[in-house]
Amino acid sequence: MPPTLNAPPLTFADAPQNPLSIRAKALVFVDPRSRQLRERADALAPGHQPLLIRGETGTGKELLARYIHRHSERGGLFVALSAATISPQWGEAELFGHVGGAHAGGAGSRAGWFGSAHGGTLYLDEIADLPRALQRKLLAVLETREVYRVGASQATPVDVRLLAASSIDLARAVAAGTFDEDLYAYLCDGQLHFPALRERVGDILPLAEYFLGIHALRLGLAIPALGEQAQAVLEAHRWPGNTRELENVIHFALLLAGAKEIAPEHLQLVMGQTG
Ligand SMILES: Nc1ncnc2c1ncn2[C@@H]1O[C@H](COP(=O)(O)OP(=O)(O)OP(=O)(O)O)[C@@H](O)[C@H]1O
Repeated sequence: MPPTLNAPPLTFADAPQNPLSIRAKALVFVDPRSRQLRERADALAPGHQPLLIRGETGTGKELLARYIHRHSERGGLFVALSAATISPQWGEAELFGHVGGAHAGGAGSRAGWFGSAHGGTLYLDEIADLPRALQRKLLAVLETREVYRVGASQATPVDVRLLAASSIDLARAVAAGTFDEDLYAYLCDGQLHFPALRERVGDILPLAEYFLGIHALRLGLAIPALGEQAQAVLEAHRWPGNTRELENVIHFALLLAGAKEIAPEHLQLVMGQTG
């Protein structure tokens, strides 16, 4: 018997109008651990406090951040960027903006990422990768709610909620001297931990069914059943790449199986593989 979702996925009401990928239209949260996470996200969403989302790569941190933004009633944009892409040389202008002629790097808009997220939410992925000097500046902006654009003599008020994400333990980064202690303390009050997929086994089959459904629809195929043996293989796998890996496995299985029931050989996973 294929598994059934015992709770409908949480859909994003405006999904058809917004530019989210097909993948980001719903949050499948069935396991008790992810339901708990959703309850905490629901409780924290309406506030303005910055939040720190911890979790391995591919667990769904950005999707959760989008969910929080949608439930925060903040009218501005959800702006997502990875701290790893911020250049040490031009990072300040990229993040906080610059006045005309002050910045020769050419990257980003004048308003900077903070300006783009004004009234909305800035999702900063892998915050531990932010250059050290910018960490302190980020803290100052969060505390004062104003930015000094590069080359500006006056501060500009900004209303941005920061949702930071990290796949590494920031306490260890602080201990190692690579992450600012005060910024860590500032972010610590609103922490959310996204458990790895192997720690919320109850989500695996509902997610697999969900991905089968959306990819079959996209490819114009009938949704194939997920065979019992395939279900067992999916539940036993360690999923080092978490939900992103599961989606890729299901997408590929669908291409291999076509309309046939999904069997273990379509998953191309080794039983008990530790990753
Ligand atoms: N609960 C879920 N329901 C539906 N889709 C999910 C869920 N969790 C994750 N996904 C999908 O899995 C993929 C990975 O999610 P996302 O990019 O949010 O992870 P992440 O933790 O931010 O990854 P990274 O750390 O690598 O940036 C996306 O395609 C996302 O839509």
